[in-house]
Amino acid sequence: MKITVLGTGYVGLSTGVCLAEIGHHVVCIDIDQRKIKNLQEGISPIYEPGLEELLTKNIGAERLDFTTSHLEGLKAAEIIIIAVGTPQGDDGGADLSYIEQAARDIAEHLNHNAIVVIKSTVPVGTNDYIKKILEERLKKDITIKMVSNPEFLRQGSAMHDTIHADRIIIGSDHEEAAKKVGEMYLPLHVPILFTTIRSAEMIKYASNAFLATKISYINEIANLCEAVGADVQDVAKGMGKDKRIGEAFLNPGIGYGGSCFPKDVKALLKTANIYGTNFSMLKETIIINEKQQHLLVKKAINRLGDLKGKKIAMLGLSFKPETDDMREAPSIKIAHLLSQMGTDVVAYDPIATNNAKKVIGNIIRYANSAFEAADGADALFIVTEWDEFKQIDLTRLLQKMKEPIIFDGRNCYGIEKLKSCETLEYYPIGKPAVIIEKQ
Ligand SMILES: NC(=O)C1=CN([C@@H]2O[C@H](COP(=O)(O)OP(=O)(O)OC[C@H]3O[C@@H](n4cnc5c(N)ncnc54)[C@H](O)[C@@H]3O)[C@@H](O)[C@H]2O)C=CC1
Ligand SMILES: O=C(O)[C@H]1O[C@H](OP(=O)(O)OP(=O)(O)OC[C@H]2O[C@@H](n3ccc(=O)[nH]c3=O)[C@H](O)[C@@H]2O)[C@H](O)[C@@H](O)[C@@H]1O
Repeated sequence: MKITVLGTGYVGLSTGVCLAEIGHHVVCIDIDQRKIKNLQEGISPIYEPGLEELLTKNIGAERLDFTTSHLEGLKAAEIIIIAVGTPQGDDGGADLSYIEQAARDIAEHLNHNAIVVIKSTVPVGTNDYIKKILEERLKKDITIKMVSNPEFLRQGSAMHDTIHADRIIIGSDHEEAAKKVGEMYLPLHVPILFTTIRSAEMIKYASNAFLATKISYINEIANLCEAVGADVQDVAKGMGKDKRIGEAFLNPGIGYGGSCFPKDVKALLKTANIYGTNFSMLKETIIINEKQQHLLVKKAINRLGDLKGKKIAMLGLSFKPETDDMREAPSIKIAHLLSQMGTDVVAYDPIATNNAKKVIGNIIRYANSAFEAADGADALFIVTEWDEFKQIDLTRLLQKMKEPIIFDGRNCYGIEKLKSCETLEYYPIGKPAVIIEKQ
């Protein structure tokens, strides 16, 4: 099939590359000239494991092309997939300005009938609204059919999640259009659920808000475990063995971040407000998450007192491992809290430092390795659970520090690794502290 994707961000690019990989002819359009120039040369603008390899392979096979021209990119499209951003607007709801513009771009340049698929995460009713924008502007005699096809990939495993998705949701009022989009995905052998457009739009928000709530729930359980002397990892394991609960997304930590959970929970709450249903549970999900992002700083103050003039090494900046994305990363809040207190913060991240510099700026310092960050530190915060930190030589790291104190926001270490250290104070989330004193 001939497919055009609008937007080459995490979702648009991953989708375009994977659809080319399963044999379709894909053109990706973006308004960002630098991104497109790099992509044409096989250079990915984002860090995503396995992406660049498939990118180069499919460009080479002449199944994947990139352009900034909507006219050129839409020329042959049977299916047009919109995957532009829907960031949080000033009122907490989704900002639809990019998707509105994408619709105007399609209407202006489309010269034949096509199926328009909205893959961006959009509030209920947006497909109808975008259809209206399109129909008001399309050239005479040109018709489009709308399909809602939300995306569920995670950053850091975007390729894997696209190719091995748990399910594909196709919402449409046109049986024929839904069938065609279903056929597009057929080579993936992923179960497909056909629904109405509004149900498809809701499935996306309901899923993200549920997962975010699951995280806030386990974080509250973790805080309670600390208070009563239980171990949240054992508790989560025990809970997760019940198939009705499931083991996934029960990792406690310093709160969820990223480009989606924070904004999608707020957007769903906004929808609930508009329609007059009081979804107060979501308000708690948000409050718990904000509180959790303060946790490491709170624990450090409890242990070290005033943090003014103290040096804290911060390991990890991205909102999760295997991505360079800094959007809503807990590290941002932590960096600001510490810098407001006059703490000297030196941070290290294997991949995200350049992006972090743009977001956090020079209120903190940046190191080229975990060991450099730890040098002379009064305490160490683990903010992102990169493998590099899990595998690190802890003894050597602690030797660099002024005090061997770790506040681990992601529970990276098992007792065996901790026991191998000569001297250590280790404060995990939702588990008893581990203190090893020098003999
Ligand atoms: N990032 C993620 O892991 C996931 C994101 N989503 C949703 O997918 C959508 C896209 O998210 P991301 O890929 O993260 O966004 P992004 O911000 O990384 O990329 C969006 C891209 O669209 C381009 N763009 C904007 N207007 C355009 C236009 N008129 N024509 C062509 N290109 C245009 C931008 O230049 C940018 O490159 C959002 O609605 C998001 O909520 C859904 C699932 C996962
Ligand atoms: O709509 C989206 O954008 C995507 O949002 C999330 O994907 P993503 O944000 O890439 O990453 P996750 O792995 O879900 O992690 C999100 C945040 O939750 C945190 N998290 C996750 C899992 C967990 O058990 N505990 C926990 O604190 C992570 O550290 C991270 O900060 C969803 O998992 C995807 O299904 C969805 O498509």
